[in-house]
Amino acid sequence: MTLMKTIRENAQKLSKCIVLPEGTEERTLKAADYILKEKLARIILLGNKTEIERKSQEWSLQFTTNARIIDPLNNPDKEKYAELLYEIRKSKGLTYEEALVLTEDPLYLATLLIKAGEADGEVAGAMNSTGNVLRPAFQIVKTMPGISVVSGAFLMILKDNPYVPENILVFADCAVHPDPTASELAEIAISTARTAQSIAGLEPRVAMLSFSTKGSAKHALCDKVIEATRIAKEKAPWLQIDGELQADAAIVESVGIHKAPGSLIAGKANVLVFPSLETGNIAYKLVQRLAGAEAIGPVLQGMAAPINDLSRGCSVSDIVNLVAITATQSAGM
Ligand SMILES: CC(C)(COP(=O)(O)OP(=O)(O)OC[C@H]1O[C@@H](n2cnc3c(N)ncnc32)[C@H](O)[C@@H]1OP(=O)(O)O)[C@@H](O)C(=O)NCCC(=O)NCCS
Ligand SMILES: CC(=O)OP(=O)(O)O
Repeated sequence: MTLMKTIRENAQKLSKCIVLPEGTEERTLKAADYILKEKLARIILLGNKTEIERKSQEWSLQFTTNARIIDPLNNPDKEKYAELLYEIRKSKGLTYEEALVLTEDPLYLATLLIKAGEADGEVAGAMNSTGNVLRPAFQIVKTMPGISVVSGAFLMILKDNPYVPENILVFADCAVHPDPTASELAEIAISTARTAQSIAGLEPRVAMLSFSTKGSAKHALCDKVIEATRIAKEKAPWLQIDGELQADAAIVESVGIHKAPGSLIAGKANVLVFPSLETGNIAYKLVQRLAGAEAIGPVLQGMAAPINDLSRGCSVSDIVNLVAITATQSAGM
């Protein structure tokens, strides 16, 4: 059975409630219809009810009637959510009047529904930028205990590829934190190993990527990766991790043996941790488009509740997959 089929089956059993704030967006509405038809999750759609009903009719969607619909602009419970938001953010200077206005923003309302216990998770980003999806999540839901930095991993499904014997690699950070410190990079590596284990079912072997392998180049950027590897080993002694490694040394056995003799990870890595968001985001998009990988994610790691962001280039099936992953994540929290 494929990984996504297993995840979808698990989601069916869990019957979690996922909020989709972009409720009137075409791919989102079509994904919601499929999710409800297959009973992968219960769904809350945010948006104008009449518009959702009209579009559902136009696209012959029969199951969106099973969704709970909340119109952020015409919400009888607006004050309740404004009060909640005000309590969470008043120490940051937010006034009740400002909170009232923010509850009309579907991305804020979605995270407030999670905080109020009415939804288990959220998937958004088909038409909003990552920054706009993440900001309310950071402000309202915040990070898990013990985690200071949220990051985004992609499950890269690569079939019949000699360098990917398990058919899957996990890449991070591809979505969130532009320029991590060594200590933040170590945290990202540990979170990504956990994602690889819990969502992809891998025994993680983590490569900390750089443009240098074991001192072949000398630069402050390589030193950061070396230091991050040291911190990750110290914080998570159970972790199979090595760095700094170039990408070929990480995944090609013959190159790994040559460039990093004695390394238990070189040539065998299944988790690739990139030194910056620039490198991670560019790499995942190139592997997706040029190598034909199925890129599932970004799966956000380190958030106190599962909130996942889509690429604006996503398909209906990408949304369905991410909702199933979100439901699975919420079961582990
Ligand atoms: C995520 C992002 C929006 C945060 O930027 P920002 O709003 O300027 O962040 P701020 O520094 O103002 O912080 C806002 C809040 O988020 C928190 N925060 C910011 N980045 C965080 C992270 N990576 N992990 C956890 N919390 C974070 C801050 O602590 C702050 O919390 P507070 O208001 O309770 O004190 C920004 O880092 C970003 O745009 N990243 C790139 C996303 C992107 O475009 N990715 C590529 C496509 S997927
Ligand atoms: C994850 C990502 O890169 O998202 P987008 O393509 O929407 O910027």
